[in-house]
Amino acid sequence: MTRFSTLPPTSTEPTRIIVALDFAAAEPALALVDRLDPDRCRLKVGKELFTRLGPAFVEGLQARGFQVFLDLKFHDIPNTVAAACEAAADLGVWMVNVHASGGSRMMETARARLSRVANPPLLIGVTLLTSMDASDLAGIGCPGDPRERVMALARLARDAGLDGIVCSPLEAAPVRAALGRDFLLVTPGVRPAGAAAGDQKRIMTPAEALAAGSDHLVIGRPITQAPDPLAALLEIERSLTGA
Ligand SMILES: O=c1ccn([C@@H]2O[C@H](COP(=O)(O)O)[C@@H](O)[C@H]2O)c(=O)[nH]1
Repeated sequence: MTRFSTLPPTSTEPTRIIVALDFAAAEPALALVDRLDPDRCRLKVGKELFTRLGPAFVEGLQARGFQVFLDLKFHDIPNTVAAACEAAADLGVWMVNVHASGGSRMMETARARLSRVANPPLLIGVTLLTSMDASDLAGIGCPGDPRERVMALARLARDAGLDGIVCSPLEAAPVRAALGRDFLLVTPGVRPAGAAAGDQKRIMTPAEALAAGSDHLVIGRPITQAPDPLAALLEIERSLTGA
């Protein structure tokens, strides 16, 4: 069986890819994970897998050497979100997120709680879901340009002390220009040329996302639903390095 690590590295840099493990059960998720190299990619556990399998599954991934982005997008009153972030820290995850639209006080409270923890996870704020466009924004009573909304929420997250944001690659360049190199940009909404967009509305290819300034590319279905997920991942990696 080909494993990610058995192939020659195509870059001296670790890959920026975070594989979104959106599966309904442990078996198919682990069938993919067991072919991946923790030195070459990170993993994202979201609402589906976490709700089904809980912290033990995350611990199992970490025991295999993977850094885990716990993508539960906390959005609640400040005290509840801060406690949930502390629970994520206790689990030892690499990154955790909250909805920036939960507001400054919510984000500041989470930041403060994590600052009391040894080796806290990176804390990032979700700006505007990549599945939403201007008409979706208007539908929730917030007419306007998605890019402006992302920019406003990015500033709010930065001012609350967060380490970065989740946005679409379409906003990466302007956010990078406005907020600087040290603010992490984590971008889902990534589709190789010709891949189905599915429910994603604000998308770019992996190479475009990287060129626009994304630090980490979150990619799910183009890998997990591919006939050969490992081949799909390697092809995306090649498209990033030009190898
Ligand atoms: O704005 C957001 C925030 C999170 N996501 C998550 O990323 C992956 C993307 O999966 P694909 O299959 O590549 O579309 C998924 O787990 C989402 O929950 C996002 O897409 N957009």
